[in-house]
Amino acid sequence: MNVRTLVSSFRYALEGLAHALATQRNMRIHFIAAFAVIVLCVFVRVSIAEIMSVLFAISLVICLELVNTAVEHVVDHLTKERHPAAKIAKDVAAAAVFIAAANALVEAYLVFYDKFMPIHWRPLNTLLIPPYLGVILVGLLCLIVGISGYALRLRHSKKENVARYEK
Ligand SMILES: Nc1ncnc2c1ncn2[C@@H]1O[C@H](COP(=O)(O)OP(=O)(O)OP(=O)(O)O)[C@@H](O)[C@H]1O
Repeated sequence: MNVRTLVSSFRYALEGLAHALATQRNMRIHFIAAFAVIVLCVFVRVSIAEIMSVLFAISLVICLELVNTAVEHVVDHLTKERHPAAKIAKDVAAAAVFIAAANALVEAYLVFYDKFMPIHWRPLNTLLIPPYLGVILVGLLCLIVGISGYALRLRHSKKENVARYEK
């Protein structure tokens, strides 16, 4: 690979990023949030490890939003009609972004909690584990239980549909 093709592929990648930023509202939200968090990291005392985890979370969200945009374009190119497979492809790609964004929120909370919360106002201090971990773990448990319940309902309704179809 010569330098020219290397520069071209870099340019195409930047074009892809610029396209996603220009056309996707969610990508603009991610960019504004990333900008704000990075500015915060400049003014608040954060460790290298904390900065690394923040940057990783930001990269993950932006990468998955790019993949989601690509999936949307491919699906729209393949079919203009409504199709269950098209719906699944788009919804699953959107779910990937959702998980990464939720992870970024949790990381931001973990990194900045101690920096902003006054020591005398920590309502969860009575828990046996550190309060910030308590909130995260309880939140994650609720999320896992909620999504599992929803998936079970979905499976059940799909089986019912198949059974009705086979009658
Ligand atoms: N061809 C299709 N067949 C069936 N369902 C579809 C189809 N296209 C979109 N959908 C459903 O509509 C939802 C919204 O799709 P749309 O293409 O508007 O993307 P979007 O989620 O609004 O993305 P963005 O806002 O980032 O452009 C999808 O998540 C999917 O559930």
